Amino acid sequence: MSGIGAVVTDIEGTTSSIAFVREVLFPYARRALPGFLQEHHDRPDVAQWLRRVAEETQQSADDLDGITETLLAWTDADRKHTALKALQGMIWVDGYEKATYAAPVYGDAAEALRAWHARGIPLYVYSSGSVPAQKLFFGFTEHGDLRPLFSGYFDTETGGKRDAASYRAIATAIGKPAAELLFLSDIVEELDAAREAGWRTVLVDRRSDYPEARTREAANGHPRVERFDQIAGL
Ligand SMILES: CSCCC(=O)C(=O)COP(=O)(O)O
Ligand SMILES: [Mg+2]
Repeated sequence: MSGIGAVVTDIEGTTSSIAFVREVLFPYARRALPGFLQEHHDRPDVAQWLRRVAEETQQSADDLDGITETLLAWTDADRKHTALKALQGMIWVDGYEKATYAAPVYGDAAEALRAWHARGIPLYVYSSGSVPAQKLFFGFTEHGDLRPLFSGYFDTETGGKRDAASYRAIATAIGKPAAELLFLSDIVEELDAAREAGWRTVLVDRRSDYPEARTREAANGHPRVERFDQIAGL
């Protein structure tokens, strides 16, 4: 960890299991989406995203059923579209507040994040999940409220996670040289983009999420760990 000025972490497959996102959060949002849109489509924060979907898919903004179908299809395809992510985040509030689920942050991740924070290393999140969804996620974890550990959050409003320009924009927002920033992710293409922007990178390759360890070649030159406590020695 020498020379690291800030750590930026992904969520799904890095701090928490892929299964939680795909088998708990996504189905919950999918089930609730039609009713949520029927009830709240006039709310300005909802309507702005429905307009965005209508424009991009050349549907009428009044065709709520059509837009709902599009969003359900995007859910099934795991599209990381900013509008879908914003709406999912609004729906998940209920599930967290009613304790239907809590974010199962990996114990080694919670411990390392706490230790880095205690050492004064600023921590950030960069996830496809919307910033409000990220705050919910870290606010309601099985290890308590981890939000005090984080200095900031970034989502796809900053740009796509496989696009080097996003990491340049995040470095500017954080205000540290790219070479001092460390990005943690389970997705090699995201790490490639961060490295292209001059960042340091670590591939988090957890056996519970990826039963087959990524080969050196598949890791594409990124240092590889299976748990956060192995990052300290890098
Ligand atoms: C904020 S929790 C929901 C995560 C999510 O919606 C998602 O698509 C996962 O993306 P990530 O960039 O964290 O792998
Ligand atoms: Mg991920």
